[in-house]
Amino acid sequence: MKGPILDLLRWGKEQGVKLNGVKPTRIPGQGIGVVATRRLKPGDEILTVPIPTIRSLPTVPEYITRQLGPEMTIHGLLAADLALDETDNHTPWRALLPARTDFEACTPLMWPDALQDLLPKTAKDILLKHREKFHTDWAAVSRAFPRLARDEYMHAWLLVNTRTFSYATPAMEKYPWDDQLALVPIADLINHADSGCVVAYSSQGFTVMADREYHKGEEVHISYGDYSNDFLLAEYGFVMARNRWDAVCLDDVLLPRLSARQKKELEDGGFLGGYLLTAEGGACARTRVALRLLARAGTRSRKSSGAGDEEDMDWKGTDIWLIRVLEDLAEVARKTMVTIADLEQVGLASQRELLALRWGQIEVAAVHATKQLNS
Ligand SMILES: C[S@@+](CC[C@H](N)C(=O)[O-])C[C@H]1O[C@@H](n2cnc3c(N)ncnc32)[C@H](O)[C@@H]1O
Repeated sequence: MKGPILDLLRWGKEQGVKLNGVKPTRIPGQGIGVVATRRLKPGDEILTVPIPTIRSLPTVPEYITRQLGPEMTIHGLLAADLALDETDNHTPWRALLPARTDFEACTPLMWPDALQDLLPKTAKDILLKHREKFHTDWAAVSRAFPRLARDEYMHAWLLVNTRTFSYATPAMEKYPWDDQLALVPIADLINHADSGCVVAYSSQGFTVMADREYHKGEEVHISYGDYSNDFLLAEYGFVMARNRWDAVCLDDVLLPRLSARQKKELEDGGFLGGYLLTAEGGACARTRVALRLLARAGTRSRKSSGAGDEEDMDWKGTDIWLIRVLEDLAEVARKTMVTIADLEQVGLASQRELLALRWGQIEVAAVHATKQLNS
C-alpha cells in the first residue's frame, strides 16, 4: 500500500512510535487529524513517541546553535533547523506538514495589513507580539544564513508556532517557559478541542491517553489550552463553532465610555482595560468594576433628584451600562463585516471569510448576552 500517511506510519514504526487504536487521516477543512480505529476506553494509551524522535534544543545541529548564539530563542532555532535541514531523516513527516500556502490562507501573520488592521483587539495584540518575535528571530537568522529566504523561514517559523508542545530538558530550563518547546512528530497531527486527551512525558517518551470513551471513527482531540477564538485565530489560524473558553474583548467599546477621571480611578486600582465577555461567565469581574463606576455616576445624579434605593439602582445601572456596551460591540461587529465585504480585492477570499466569521461570532455573542440581560 502507498500514500503519504502510510509512509509516515512506516517511518514512525522505525522510530519506535506506537499507535494504539488510532490512525491519522484527512479531516475536511482541518488538514490531517487523528481518529479512533476501534472503541477506546478512558485511560487507554493511544500514542507514544520515544524521546529520540522529539525535536528540540538538544537535537538542533551544532552548526546552527553555534552560528545563532545563546541569545536565540528555541522557537527560532527549531525554525532554522527545519528551514535548513537537507537530510532525509524526517522526509515522511515533512511530506505531511502544511505548505506555505496553507498558512497564507488562514494565519493572520501572513495577511495584508488592511485585513490585519481589522482583527479583533485580542487577536491583533497577539499578532503584534508575533511580528516582533518573528522580526527578532529573522534578523539573527538572516545574518547567520544570508542565503535563506525570508518566506521559507517564516513558513518554518509558523510550523513551529502551530505544532510544538511544552518540553523541558535541564539545558532548556534557563529559557522562558513559553519558549521551552519541542516538535513531536505524529502527536503533532492531533487537532484541538476545548477539552481532550491527556498528554504527558514519561521515561518512554511523549504519551497521549484517552480522556473518555471514543467510538470507532470518532476524531480524537487534545486541548492546546483554554483558548478563546481570537487566540486560536491569531496563533493557529482557525476558530471553533462552539468554544467554552471563548471570550470577546470589550475594551474598544467600554473605554470610550469612561471619563478621564474614571479611567484614572480604574488605573490606580489596577482595573483599567482587559475587559472581557466570556462564553461561560458573561462580563468578567474587571468589566463589572468599570461598569459599576459608570453606574455610580448615574446613581449619584438620580439620587440627587430623589429617586429610588441606591444599591438596587447601582446593580440595575451596571446591567444597563453593560447592555449599552454590548449594543456598541454588536454595531462595531456589523460595521466591520461590511468593511470586510467591501475589501473584495484585498488578500485572499479565505482570509476575508475567516475574519468575517469571527466578527459574526462576536456579533452573536453580544446580541445573545444583551437578550439575556433584557430578559
Ligand atoms: C498541531 S496541528 C494539528 C494537525 C494539522 N491539522 C495538520 O494537518 O497537520 C495544528 C493545526 O491544525 C489545525 N487545527 C487544529 N485543530 C483544529 C480545529 N479544531 N479546527 C480547525 N483546524 C484545526 C490548525 O490549522 C492548526 O494550526
